[in-house]
Amino acid sequence: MGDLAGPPVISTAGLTKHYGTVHALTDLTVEVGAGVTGLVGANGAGKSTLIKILLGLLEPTSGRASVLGHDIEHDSHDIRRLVGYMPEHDCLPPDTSASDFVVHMARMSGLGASAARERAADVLRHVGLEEERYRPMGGYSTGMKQRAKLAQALVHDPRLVFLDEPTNGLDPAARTDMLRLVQRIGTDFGIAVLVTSHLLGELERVSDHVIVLDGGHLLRSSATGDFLRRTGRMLVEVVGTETERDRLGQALAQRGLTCRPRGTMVAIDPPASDVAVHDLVRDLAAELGLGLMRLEPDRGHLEDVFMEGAPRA
Ligand SMILES: Nc1ncnc2c1ncn2[C@@H]1O[C@H](COP(=O)(O)OP(=O)(O)OP(=O)(O)O)[C@@H](O)[C@H]1O
Repeated sequence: MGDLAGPPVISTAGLTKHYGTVHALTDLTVEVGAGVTGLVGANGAGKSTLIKILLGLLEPTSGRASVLGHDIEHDSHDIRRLVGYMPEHDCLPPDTSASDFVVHMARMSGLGASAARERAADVLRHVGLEEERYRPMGGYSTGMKQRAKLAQALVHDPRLVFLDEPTNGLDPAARTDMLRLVQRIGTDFGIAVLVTSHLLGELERVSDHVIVLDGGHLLRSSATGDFLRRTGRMLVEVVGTETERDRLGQALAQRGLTCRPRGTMVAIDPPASDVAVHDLVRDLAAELGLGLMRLEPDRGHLEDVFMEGAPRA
C-alpha cells in the first residue's frame, strides 16, 4: 500500500525552498507510494509549501521532484490533469452553490455538459453533500465547505489528491467523518492520497505511511505500523470502577510488577524477569473475582516521535 511497490507516486531529491530568509523546506529527499500518506508537522513545518511546489504553483529554490512520473519543472500541465488539490484555506465563491461550482470545475477539466453534471452529482454524494448542494456556499458550515472543497478535488477522477488540512476547523465528530472519507478515497476509489495535518496523532489511523516534517526538515518517513511499534507494556481493563481497577493494580504490584493507572486501565511495565504477564493477569482476575474486559499490548503513537526527538532521517 503506502510501501513502495511499483514506481513512486511522488519522489523528491534535495528539494529546498527559501522565502527570503525563511527556510521553508531544506534538502527534502523522500518518496511517496500508493495508498494514503500522512504528511504531518507543526504549523510552519513546510507542508503547504511542499504541496504547492509539487503542483507547480511555486518554484523550488533548488532540488528536483516528480509526480506520477512527471517532472515538476517541465510537466506541470500533465501533473495538474492527474492530480486533485484541496487547498487549506477557504477558496469557495460564496454566492455559488456546491453543485454549480463542482459542475464548473468538471467542465474546466474537459468534461462535456451532461458528463460534468453526472460526475459532479456522484462526487457530491460520495462526500456527503445532499440537498444542501443547491444552496449558496456562503451559508455552509465549515464541515460542508470542506466537503465541497473535497468534491472539486475529486471531480476530474484524479490518480492522486493533495488534501491540505482537511480537518481544519472541524469539531471532533466532523473530524472523524472527514478522516473516514479520506481513508475511503484511498481504499474504495483507489486514488493515492497525500493528506496533511498539524495534529500529529490524527492521521495514524487512516494513513498507510507517514512523513514527518519539522521546521522544513524530514524528521522521519515510515510505514505507519513502524511508528506504532510495541512498547513492551501491557494494558488491562476490568469490569467496574476505579475500585476494581486499583484492586487489580495492587495485586499485580504485590507480585512484583510495576504498574500504574491509565484512565480506566492499568498499564503494566515489561517485567524484569521471565513472568508470563497474560497468565498472571488472568489468574489474578479470577482470584479477585474481577471480569477481564481487555488485555492488549500498549502501542506507541505518532506523537512519541516528537517527544523522543527522533534523529533526522
Ligand atoms: N509566501 C510566503 N512568504 C514568506 N514566508 C512564507 C510564505 N509562505 C510560507 N512561508 C513560511 O514558510 C514556512 C513554511 O510554511 P508552510 O505554510 O509551508 O507550513 P505548513 O506546514 O503548511 O504550516 P501551516 O499549516 O501553518 O500552513 C513558515 O515559516 C511560513 O511562515
